[in-house]
Amino acid sequence: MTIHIYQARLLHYLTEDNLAKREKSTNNSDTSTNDTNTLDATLPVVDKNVILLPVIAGINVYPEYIAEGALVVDDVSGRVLDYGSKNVIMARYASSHAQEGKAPVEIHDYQDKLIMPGFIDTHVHYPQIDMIAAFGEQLLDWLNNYTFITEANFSDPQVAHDTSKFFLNQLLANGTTSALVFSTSHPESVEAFFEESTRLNTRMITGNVLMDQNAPEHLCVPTEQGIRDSQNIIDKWHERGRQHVAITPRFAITSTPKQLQMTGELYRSYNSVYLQTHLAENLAEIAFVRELYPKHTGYLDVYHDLGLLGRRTTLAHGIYLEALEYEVLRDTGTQIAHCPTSNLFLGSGLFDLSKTLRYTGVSIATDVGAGTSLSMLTTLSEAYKVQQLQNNPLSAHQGLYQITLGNAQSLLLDNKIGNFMPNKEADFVIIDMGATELLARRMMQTKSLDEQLFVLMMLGDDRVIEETVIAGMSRYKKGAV
Ligand SMILES: Nc1nc2[nH]cnc2c(=O)[nH]1
Repeated sequence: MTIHIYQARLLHYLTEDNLAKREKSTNNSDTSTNDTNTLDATLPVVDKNVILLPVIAGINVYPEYIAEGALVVDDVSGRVLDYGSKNVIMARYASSHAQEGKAPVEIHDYQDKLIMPGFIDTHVHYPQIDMIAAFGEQLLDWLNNYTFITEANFSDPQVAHDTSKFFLNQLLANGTTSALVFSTSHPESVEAFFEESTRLNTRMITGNVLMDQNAPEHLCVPTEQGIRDSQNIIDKWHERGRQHVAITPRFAITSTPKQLQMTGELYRSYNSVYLQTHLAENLAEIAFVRELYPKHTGYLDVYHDLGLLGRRTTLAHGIYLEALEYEVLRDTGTQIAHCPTSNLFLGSGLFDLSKTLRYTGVSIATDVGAGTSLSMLTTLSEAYKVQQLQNNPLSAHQGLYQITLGNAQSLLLDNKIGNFMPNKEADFVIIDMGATELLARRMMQTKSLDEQLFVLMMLGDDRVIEETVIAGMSRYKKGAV
């Protein structure tokens, strides 16, 4: 085993509970609770003046920033051993380096860079990387004219394999280390994705897309067969290494009531399998659902009635919801994934982030290929603009919390990933805040950490990602072939 010490600026988000554990283990000697805008602080600073809307109701979260920090990773377990101010960490680990019987220490000097937990994308379609940026349609025409045509190619395992590889490498190049992903209705597409994710050791969630109506014949799978495919995929892949399965009915339009009912039964027969689908993204979509399910009070009621809602369910979009629907989301613990670049690109509408967060957990997601970027930073910058149009500006701390710990909380993975608490899996991203000439120039004008983070959120994208580390192993380095 080698102990790796990454010296850098560190930023992550902690819950009250994390903080209490941290204070207990460090005896409060290495943490202060001032405000993070003291840029030259060498001590870790937990800023309790920053008010963040929590993804999980009642669990408050604070930023911790360490201007001269160090993150300690063990390369055998792939977990975080420790983090803190550089001086304390170096005294604690590097000085024992020469002692007999101690693990060797490797120091990685990134003192001019920012290290954050790996970004998490909670709604993205990997096959759609091949038709991202398709012109001119809104949701239903876009699905028929572009999406279904591309997804049909994934009956070929070679296409599925090559695309999985390309897509996962693109995620790493964007600093994304975990994701909740749509494959296609072909089990081969799921198999290829999990194989490639296992090779990279990324923590990923996916499943075969269930469709048995209102889609081209070659994409529809007979009702029982689709459910059997999901069952087989769960048996083979769920919680194998870092892989998880999500039962994945595409949306109410492309599943018969029988299929949704069987989906609900399958979901309820497990307690750790996820469920993902789409909800209330577009007005024509909602009208079509009403036609197909006239006996239900609305779109969400279809899923509720057929047993698809719950704490492990993530519904993408949820732009157009009635008052009672927000209450159902809250009462069932169902999570919403907000996908700003997609909502703008397809002209779907403006999602109300703070309102929805008052009822239930909201994660942030790219939704490629309706979304126009795999960068979670670009996604945040569009989320900021969507909220600005509703007079509700999104702070950089809120955004950066959401794409790390917040998205982990929404997916119930915050015991494994999302921040640098010791023993969590060491998925992290090394960020060059001055990666472009413009960023470097703009950063020179900043006077506070908040301002720097806001500039990063608005102007940052894959160009700021210097390196991405998965479970302690470097898996992407900018410029490396
Ligand atoms: N954005 C988006 N919405 C959907 N609703 C049903 N399928 C899709 C999809 O592939 N993308």
